[in-house]
Amino acid sequence: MFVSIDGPSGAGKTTIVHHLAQMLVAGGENVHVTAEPSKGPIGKLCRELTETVTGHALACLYAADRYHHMENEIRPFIEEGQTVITDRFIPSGLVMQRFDGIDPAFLWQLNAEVDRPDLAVILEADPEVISERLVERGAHNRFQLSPGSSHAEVHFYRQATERLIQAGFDVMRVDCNERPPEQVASVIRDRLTTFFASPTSNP
Ligand SMILES: Nc1ncnc2c1ncn2[C@@H]1O[C@H](COP(=O)(O)OP(=O)(O)OP(=O)(O)O)[C@@H](O)[C@H]1O
Ligand SMILES: Cc1cn([C@H]2C[C@H](O)[C@@H](COP(=O)(O)O)O2)c(=O)[nH]c1=O
Repeated sequence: MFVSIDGPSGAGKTTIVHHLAQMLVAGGENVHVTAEPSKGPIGKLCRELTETVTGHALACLYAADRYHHMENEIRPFIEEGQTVITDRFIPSGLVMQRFDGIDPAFLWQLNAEVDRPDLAVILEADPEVISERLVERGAHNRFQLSPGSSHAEVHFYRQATERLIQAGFDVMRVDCNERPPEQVASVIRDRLTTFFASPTSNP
């Protein structure tokens, strides 16, 4: 089982991944939590270079990290029978580099050969809600510093989500405006429980 969690900065990805993993482990699942940029060599480069490298070069670097992450970490853990949860995956790749003006069609092509998650969760929240959370928590990157970035990101996510649905991804959109993180995680856990119960996920 492979689950990705994406959504605009401040929607709560890292918080939800933490709660969801705890709930699944408590329910007896073997869970491997990961994130992008990954901890691999290309992911390390991504972290070092995101503030200074822009545009197509950064988009290609993140896509390279995703392919390397998939081949060297995600697939092996899935093959071991673990549930892999990643904090950011393809949807982030379709969204973040749009801040540098990259064409969504180019981003789509770059990610075209990446394995699809069994469930792509998109956390949704209003721009005003997430920008307040970011002010309280503090910005993590240059994308969050420009005025109106939350509005732009929410817009990019809506477009990316529509594209993923159109391409046949199993997308779960979760409203994170009012719900506390534990409740958001339990809504996702309930959806995953239906996967675990299906005969194909327990051969
Ligand atoms: N459902 C929620 N309700 C209220 N506050 C939340 C919720 N989810 C997360 N938060 C808070 O919002 C802030 C941002 O959460 P978090 O860092 O998990 O977001 P993120 O989407 O991973 O952000 P980034 O993309 O910047 O890494 C944190 O202070 C967190 O405690
Ligand atoms: C997967 C992905 C990530 N990024 C950037 C966005 C942030 O600067 C970091 C992630 O750190 P966070 O603590 O999760 O916010 O990576 C990107 O630009 N493109 C991507 O595809």
